[in-house]
Amino acid sequence: MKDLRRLLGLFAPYTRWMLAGIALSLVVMLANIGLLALSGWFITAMAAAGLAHVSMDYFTPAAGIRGLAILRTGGRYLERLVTHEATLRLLAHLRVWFYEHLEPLAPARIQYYRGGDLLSRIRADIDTLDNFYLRVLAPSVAALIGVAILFGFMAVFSFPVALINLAGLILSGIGIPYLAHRAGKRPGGKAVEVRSTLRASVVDGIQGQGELRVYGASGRQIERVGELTHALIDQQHKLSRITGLATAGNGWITQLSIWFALLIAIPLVNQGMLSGPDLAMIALFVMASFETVSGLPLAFQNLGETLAAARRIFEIIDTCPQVEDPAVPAPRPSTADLHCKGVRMRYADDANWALNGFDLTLPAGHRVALIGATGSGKTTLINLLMRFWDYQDGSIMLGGRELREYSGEDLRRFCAVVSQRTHLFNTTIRGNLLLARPDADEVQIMAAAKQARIHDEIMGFPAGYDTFVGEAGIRLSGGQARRVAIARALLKDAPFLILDEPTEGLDADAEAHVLDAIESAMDGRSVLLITHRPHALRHMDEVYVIEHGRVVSHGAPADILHGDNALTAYTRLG
Ligand SMILES: Nc1ncnc2c1ncn2[C@@H]1O[C@H](COP(=O)(O)OP(=O)(O)OP(=O)(O)O)[C@@H](O)[C@H]1O
Repeated sequence: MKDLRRLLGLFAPYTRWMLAGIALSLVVMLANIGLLALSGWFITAMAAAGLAHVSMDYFTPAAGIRGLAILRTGGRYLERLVTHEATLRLLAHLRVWFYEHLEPLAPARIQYYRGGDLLSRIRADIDTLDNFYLRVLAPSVAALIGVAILFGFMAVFSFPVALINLAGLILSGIGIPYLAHRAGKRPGGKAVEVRSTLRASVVDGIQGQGELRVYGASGRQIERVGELTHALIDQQHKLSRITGLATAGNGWITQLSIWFALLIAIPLVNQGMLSGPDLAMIALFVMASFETVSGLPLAFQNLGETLAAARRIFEIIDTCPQVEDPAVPAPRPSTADLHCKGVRMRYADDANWALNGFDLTLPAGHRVALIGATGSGKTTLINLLMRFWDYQDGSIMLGGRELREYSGEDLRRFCAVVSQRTHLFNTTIRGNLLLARPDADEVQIMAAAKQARIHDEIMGFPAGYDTFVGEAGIRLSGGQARRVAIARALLKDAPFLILDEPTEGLDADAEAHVLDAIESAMDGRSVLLITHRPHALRHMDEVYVIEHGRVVSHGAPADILHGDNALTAYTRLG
């Protein structure tokens, strides 16, 4: 019930659209029923008048029939238009709403969700939520109002028939859907679950195609996808069987209602309380009245799936961001000088300290390198500087203030980061560069690319800056992709440049190009470089050696590489 209320709250901005859609579907429904009932009455009345050789006014009912037919057709058109408009607006609103809530959670809170699972929530679950209006809410409200109107109308002719009709409608609109809902709850919930796992597996399989082939695991992956597909089909079979039984049950109830209505109404004709044409009209009216509740079985069945999808979406939305911004953030830092003192940080209460009494000083305009074995805590420092995670102890001062005093957004604007995993989007080189500064002009773009030593190679591509880089930059070499990322960081023109193993995974030649780009990029900026490569250290002012989250030595690059600690430093550098 709570989820249902929250869902309704989410849809509140579109109340007018939704009400207009419901009103129109009600009009169409009533026009349809009226058309059938009036036609039945008219044909019978005409036949009776003909047999009795009496004249009758056939203009009025004929005009009524035409009017209802036009209302039905025009209303149906408008109803489709309005309900689809409402649905599409809702869908767009829901996607943006979900993304806005998701963004502050990245990366700390969403690292435990699988990529495909998130994708599934964004796409499929939100699509399922939009069913809520079209398949659950609209038919239920229209049915409720429609049934009340029909009952009132029928009661004018015969109260017992109205009661019989009402009983049939309740059975068909609530009894059967309730049973179908109960029966569909488990398979409905399971179908959502399996569909999401299936999507996650397919996305995983596609992204890891290379590895699967190298390790000969494609067969196992295909088998897994096959098993999940069969599991999904099983649940869908169960749901279809329930739908089939519900439809059959409704057919039975409709026929029984007509039969009972006739049993009551025929004696009334004999007693002269009803006319022959009224009898025909009542029979057809009862039959047509079931249209009001025909959408309810599907509505109840969808309710299970919709609520399961809503719960999954709300589960993410209700997660608090790892790092909250201060109520009144300090203005953006003015100088890029960094002082870390006794910083302690761990990713979970029961995890080991990733940083454990970490100290570092980086005066503005200086270049500091951080080296250390894998897992020693280097990237963790960047996670803290970006305010993706918070530190539990110690102090990190940037531009003379504690990091916590700034808003995350301001800090991220102040720093440009190039990491070994920098993501290139599946668009052109220009599009990727503009991400850092959307208003950059051609001259600025080219200047950044030149400084990152990638301009000439870009101009060598047939489409130049309009070359599509492919998924995650797959059409560029590792070294080119890294230099495009450096150009992007340069375009951002941030005073603090953070480089996280920017040459990792590159061969000597590509590394030389990237180091050349980095050297040029460092000009006039504070730089924090994390690296395993001795070559990268030559332009640094100071090198810090980190071990188990704590600095064990620091000094000029030459001292670290050739002094007393040389052996340990080389070991750390691999
Ligand atoms: N997102 C995370 N969630 C939980 N634990 C993490 C996370 N990131 C890092 N850790 C843990 O924190 C410790 C430090 O990791 P970190 O990535 O900072 O090391 P690193 O020195 O950058 O390693 P590498 O050189 O391999 O990149 C490790 O024990 C690691 O398992």
